[in-house]
Amino acid sequence: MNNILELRFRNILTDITQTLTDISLDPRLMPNTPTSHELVQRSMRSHASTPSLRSRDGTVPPHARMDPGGNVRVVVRVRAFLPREIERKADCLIRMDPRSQMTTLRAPNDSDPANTRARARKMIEDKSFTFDNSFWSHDTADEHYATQADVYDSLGEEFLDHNFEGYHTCIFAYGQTGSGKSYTMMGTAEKPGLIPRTCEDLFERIAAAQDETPNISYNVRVSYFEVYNEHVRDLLVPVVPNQPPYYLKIRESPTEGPYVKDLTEVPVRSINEILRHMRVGDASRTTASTKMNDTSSRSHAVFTIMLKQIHHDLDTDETTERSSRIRLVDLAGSERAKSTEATGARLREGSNINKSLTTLGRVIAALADPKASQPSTPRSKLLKRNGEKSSGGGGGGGMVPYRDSILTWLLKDSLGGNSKTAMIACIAPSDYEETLSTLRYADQAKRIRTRAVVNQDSISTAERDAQIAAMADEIRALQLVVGDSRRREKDAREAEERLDEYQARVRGLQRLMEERSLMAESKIRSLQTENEALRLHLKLALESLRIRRM
Ligand SMILES: Nc1ncnc2c1ncn2[C@@H]1O[C@H](COP(=O)(O)OP(=O)(O)OP(=O)(O)O)[C@@H](O)[C@H]1O
Repeated sequence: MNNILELRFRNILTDITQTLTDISLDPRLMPNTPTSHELVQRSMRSHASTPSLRSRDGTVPPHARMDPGGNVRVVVRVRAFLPREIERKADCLIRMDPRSQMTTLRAPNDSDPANTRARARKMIEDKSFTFDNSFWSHDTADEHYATQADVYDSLGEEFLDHNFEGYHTCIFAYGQTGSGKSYTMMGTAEKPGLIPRTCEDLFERIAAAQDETPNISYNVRVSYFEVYNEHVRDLLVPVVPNQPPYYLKIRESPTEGPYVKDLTEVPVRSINEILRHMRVGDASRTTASTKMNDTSSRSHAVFTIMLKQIHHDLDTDETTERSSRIRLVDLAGSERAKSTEATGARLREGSNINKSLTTLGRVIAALADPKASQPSTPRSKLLKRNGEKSSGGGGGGGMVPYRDSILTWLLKDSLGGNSKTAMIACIAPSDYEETLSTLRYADQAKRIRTRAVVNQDSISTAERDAQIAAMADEIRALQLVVGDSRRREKDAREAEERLDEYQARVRGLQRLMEERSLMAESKIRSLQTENEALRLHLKLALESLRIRRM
C-alpha cells in the first residue's frame, strides 16, 4: 500500500515538474523576467529608451536624448482665392514644385490693381525659394492639393513624436492678414487644423500606450493666452462684462525662462475636455473685421499643452519623468495700414501687431546670423538702465532683442533655445509685395538652429519624499518672511517678489504631490497587471495538471 502511494506521489511530482517546465517555455505565461544580457543593457542604456516611454512607432531614434541641434523647420502654404480675389479676377502668382518643394513667386502683370504698388518697385521679377515643404492648397482639383490632414501628417505628427520623446516643440504660423494662419492652426469644425488634430492624436496615443503599458501615467495640462496690444490676456478666464480686461505679468525664471505669471493651467483627461477649453479660449480671442479679413485675429494666440509621462519601475522603485511642452502659435497678421484701411483702435492694434512682428523679424535675423551683432534699440537700453539683464540669445554671440516685444520675450526659448521649432509661412495667392516679404522672412528662419534636449528626470520614491519635505520647510520659512514684510510694508516691491516666490513654490509643491499620486496610480496599475498575469499563470498551470491527470 505504501509503495503504491509513494509511486502515485512520485508521478504527481513528475507531472508538476513537467508542467512547470512547459510553463517556463510558454511566453504567454511568463512575467517579463529580464535575461542577464537584458539586465546589463538596461543598466547601460539611458532612461530615454524605457519601452513604456517610447513614441507611437515603438522605436526611439538614436538622437532621442542628445540632440546635436537642428534647424527651424520651415514650410509654406498657399491658400485658395477668396471671393474678393475672384471678383477682381486676380492672377495666381504662386507656383510650387512638389518634387523639389520649391515655391516661386511670379512677377504680377498690369491687370491686377492690388499689385500697383509692387509694380512701382525698381526690381520686380520672379523669385524662387526652397522650403522643407511647399503646401499647395490653392486648387482642390489639383492632384497635389494639400488638405488639413496632409499638413498635420507631414508636420504635426512628427512634432508630436518629438513630444513623446521628451522634447519641447513650437509650431508657429506667420503671414499677412487673411493668408490662412487661423485656418491652418485652428481650422473649422468640418476641416480641423493643426491644433485640434494634435490634441486628438495626443489622446489617441495616450490611450493606446496605457493599454500596452500600465506602469506609465500621463499628465496633460493646457493653457491658452493672447498677446494683444503688448498685453497678455488669459483666454481660459471668462471675460466679465463691463469690467476692464485683466492683464497678466511676465516673469523670467533661471530654469524655465520667461513665463506668464498666474496663467491658468487646466488639467485635461480626454480629447473632449481639451477641445472644450480650446473652443472657450478661441471664442474669447480678440478678432475684428478688417477689409482684408472678416474675422481678422488682432492678437497673437499661444495654445500650450504640457505633457508629463511618469514611468514607475517596480523593481528599482525609481520614477522616470519626461516632460514636454507643445506650443502652437497663431500670430496676428502682418498688414499694411493702407490695405486694411484701418483707423482708430484698429490702426493702433495694427501698429502694435506690426511692432511685435518687426521685432520677431529682428530676432529671426539675429538668430539666423549670430555673428552680425544687432544694435541695441531704445527699449533694450532702457531695460539695461533699469538693471534688467540683457537678452543675449541662445543662437550665438550676437545680441538678440527678445525683450523688445512681449511676443518675442515669451517665445525666447522656442526661437533660440530648448525647443524643436517649425514655422508655417502662410501666403495669399495674388499679393506680390506681402508674399515676397513673408517668403524672405521664412527663408531667413531656415537658418536658425535651436538646441533641444530631452527633458527627463529620474528620482527614487525616497528622494521625492525628501524633496517634498524640503519644499514644505522652505514654504513655511517663506510664509514667515512674507507675513513679516507685509506687516512692516517697508519695501513693497521686496514683499511682492517674496510673495511671487512663495506662490511659485506652493505651485511646485502642488505639482510634486500630484505627481506622487500619479506615481501611486501607476504602481497600483502595475501591481494589478502583475496580479492578473499570475492568476492566468496559475489557471493555465491547473488546467495543464488536469489534462495530464486525465
Ligand atoms: N487653405 C485654405 N483653404 C480654404 N480656405 C482658406 C484656406 N486658408 C484660408 N482660407 C480662408 O481664408 C480666409 C482668411 O483665413 P484666416 O482667417 O485663416 O487668415 P489669417 O491669416 O488667420 O488672418 P488674420 O491674420 O487676419 O487673422 C478665411 O475665410 C479662411 O477660411
